[in-house]
Amino acid sequence: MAEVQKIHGIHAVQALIKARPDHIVNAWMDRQRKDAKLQAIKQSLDEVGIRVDYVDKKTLEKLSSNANHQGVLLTAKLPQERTEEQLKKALKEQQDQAFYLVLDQVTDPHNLGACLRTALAAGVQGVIVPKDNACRLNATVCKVASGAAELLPVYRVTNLVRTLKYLKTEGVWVSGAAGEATKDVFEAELTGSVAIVMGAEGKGLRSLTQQQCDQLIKIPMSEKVESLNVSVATGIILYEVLRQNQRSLNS
Ligand SMILES: C[S@@+](CC[C@H](N)C(=O)[O-])C[C@H]1O[C@@H](n2cnc3c(N)ncnc32)[C@H](O)[C@@H]1O
Repeated sequence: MAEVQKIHGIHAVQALIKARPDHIVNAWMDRQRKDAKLQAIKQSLDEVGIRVDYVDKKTLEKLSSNANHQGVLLTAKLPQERTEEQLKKALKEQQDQAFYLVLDQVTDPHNLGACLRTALAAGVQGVIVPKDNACRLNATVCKVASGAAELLPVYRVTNLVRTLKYLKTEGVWVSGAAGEATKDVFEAELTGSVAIVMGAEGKGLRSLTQQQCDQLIKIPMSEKVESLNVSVATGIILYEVLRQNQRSLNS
């Protein structure tokens, strides 16, 4: 059977019904809970044709592996990753306002999930990952991303170097993050159409990836620390892009 994700809690369930109702497989609710928020969720599920199974609290706890379910639990098919062709189409529409995060072989699902969550918060339009040696969208990623994996397109590309070259031909300014870079992120040019490239947990940015970057940037650190976690470094750099561009997060 294809892997499914468990979604629980009022906010996450509402977001899923809104974003991907066709991916919902099962729905359970606590039969004792009659509050307005749960009734609204039941109505939304009725509208999209999903049957709700009412169960007692203990059963819901067991089904949700003792998560803080707030009276509702869904299972859903995982969000679909997008293709290189879809990326090209999206880029054409974004013109001079593209904002992408590229993860060069990030393998840890917790890191990928955390990067997606931060990227969505910072207004990134899509996350680009390579086909090989990189974590796929799985249930752990979706859980850590707290709804971001459902809303933020993840483009899986066959050849990252080719994609970076393509981004540049489309006028995107590509910046790679590397602790050993000489340019400080807070002094680097990060305005206009940008892609931020982050390296893998253990080996950092691959050299062929680095060669495609217009600039390499570092986050200043105390000498006592060797490197930051990739999701933390991602957050710092994406918010510097946001600060420099004064982008509206509602656009
Ligand atoms: C855990 S680090 C990788 C450490 C790896 N040993 C290396 O040499 O790059 C994962 C990624 O986070 C980003 N990163 C971590 N610390 C950074 C820093 N101080 N400045 C810029 N990027 C950083 C880089 O993209 C890096 O490839």
